[in-house]
Amino acid sequence: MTGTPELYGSTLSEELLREQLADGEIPVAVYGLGKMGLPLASVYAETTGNVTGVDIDPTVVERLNDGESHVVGEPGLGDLVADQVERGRLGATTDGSAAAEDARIHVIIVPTLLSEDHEPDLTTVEAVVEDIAAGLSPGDLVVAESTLPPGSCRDVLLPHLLQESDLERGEFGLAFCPERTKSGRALQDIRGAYPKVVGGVDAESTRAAEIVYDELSSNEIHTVSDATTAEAVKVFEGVYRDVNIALANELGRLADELEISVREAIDTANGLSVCQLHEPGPGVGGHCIPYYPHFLLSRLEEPMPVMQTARDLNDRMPSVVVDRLADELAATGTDLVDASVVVLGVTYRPGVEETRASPALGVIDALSVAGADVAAVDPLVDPADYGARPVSLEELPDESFDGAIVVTPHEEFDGIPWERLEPMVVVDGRDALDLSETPHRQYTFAGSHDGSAPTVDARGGDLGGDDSDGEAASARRETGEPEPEPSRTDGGADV
Ligand SMILES: NC(=O)C1=CN([C@@H]2O[C@H](COP(=O)(O)OP(=O)(O)OC[C@H]3O[C@@H](n4cnc5c(N)ncnc54)[C@H](O)[C@@H]3O)[C@@H](O)[C@H]2O)C=CC1
Ligand SMILES: CC(=O)N[C@@H]1[C@@H](OP(=O)(O)OP(=O)(O)OC[C@H]2O[C@@H](n3ccc(=O)[nH]c3=O)[C@H](O)[C@@H]2O)O[C@H](C(=O)O)[C@@H](O)[C@@H]1O
Repeated sequence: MTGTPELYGSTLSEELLREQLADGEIPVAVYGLGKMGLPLASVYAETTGNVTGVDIDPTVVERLNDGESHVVGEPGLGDLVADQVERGRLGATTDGSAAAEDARIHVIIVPTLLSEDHEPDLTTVEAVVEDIAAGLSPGDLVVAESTLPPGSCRDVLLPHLLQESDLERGEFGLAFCPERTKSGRALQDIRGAYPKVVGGVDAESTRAAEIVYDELSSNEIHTVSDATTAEAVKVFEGVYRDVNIALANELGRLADELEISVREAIDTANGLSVCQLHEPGPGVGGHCIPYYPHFLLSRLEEPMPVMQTARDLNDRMPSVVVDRLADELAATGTDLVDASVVVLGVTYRPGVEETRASPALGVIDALSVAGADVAAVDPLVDPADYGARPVSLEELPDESFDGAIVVTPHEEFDGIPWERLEPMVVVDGRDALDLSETPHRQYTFAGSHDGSAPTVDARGGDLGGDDSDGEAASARRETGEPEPEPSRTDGGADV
């Protein structure tokens, strides 16, 4: 906005720019008021006192203007929003181009999606870029916080901004400053739990963004050579986690054959000097880690078999735990096709109301395909929306199940009175339970941190079945012999 102090290309001293920023003289627009956008807009507001949030969802905008946070599970966010709105430091609109007209700093924090065939879909980011271009003025700074495929600022956002505004290169700034936040701790993460990575499409963009984030964050600002490097940092972190978890999962699958707890081995190796293996589990979910490898895989010519294999392996983990359940049920004389099974936890992480790519969805699907009767419990979402019969925590003791699979150990599950539940086979994907003093047969994927091998037999050891099937299943796992249909749900693929 002309008439307010510019940031990009300003000849003012850094000290003066910081003062102007803190005094609210430099208006900010934050595009996208979702789970991360609202906390980010609020922290921008508490720092600068002059923020307009933009969202296409009128309810989100209305609630913000009423001083309410529509985002739950973020400690302190409700109070911060109420305070900033009441003091006139934060407001919202659905009119992106009007907000762009007024703003000097434009922050993009809308999602980058993947198409059905795993191609990154920048449509939402591009829609925001169009709004920004409509109001872009010389001296403005555009900041992208949405995770983007490396090269997006340089090859997509910048050309768009140039084409759709009447500005030339060098008249406005564009920097990538990735959001590194975990749901449930958004405010503390944004305020400076980690160094903030900043990389501009030119040196002046980097300088301007560094000043902004140095005001916003209490942590160090780590500038990198350019925007593409900053984009790569964020994607590489996610890819590292995906590949690392895939390796942990592959090692976890060795627990039966080696007759050890792989978790104990991993913990011990990690306690030495050079190893940082992640935690095995029933799969990798959420709207971040499972998506980021595709930001590289589908766009670059260089083959990336490690990343692809890791992705495939993690995607198949829900079937792996269902196969384990089939084997353990067989040990008690029950076929999965005749079994009733309850899935514990539908969201991808405990305490976080998000189900995108949750391993629970794959588990529910694999169980249904195998013919089992599937129920699920989740304190945050309705399992009926995900193809499972909903059961409440309170109802659990009144129900009778042949099996259970722990996918996401919500805190609320700590109160399950296992000793009151009918004896069943429990496959614990997360080492969240100790059922050794209960009548249940427990199989902990990859073994327990305390060193127990995967299968711990029920108290008394007898669930009323003949264990010969179970012994046969264990022998099959040891020899690699294929398992009989229909219990195998991963298509027989050896992942
Ligand atoms: N949620 C997380 O834990 C993290 C998210 N990120 C990144 O942050 C970005 C945003 O994530 P979330 O806030 O979780 O997404 P979200 O899905 O919770 O919210 C997105 C918001 O953008 C709004 N929106 C959509 N199109 C719009 C448009 N054209 N103009 C204005 N608003 C629009 C939606 O109505 C919604 O309120 C993503 O790129 C993600 O990769 C990064 C780190 C962590
Ligand atoms: C290191 C870290 O905590 N990264 C965050 C991560 O958030 P996200 O919510 O996706 O959580 P996550 O802890 O990586 O978990 C993703 C998935 O992977 C699974 N998981 C995770 C770690 C592990 O050792 N084993 C494992 O199986 C989880 O159960 C979950 O299904 O990804 C976010 C992102 O990249 O946008 C990032 O901002 C966050 O900082």
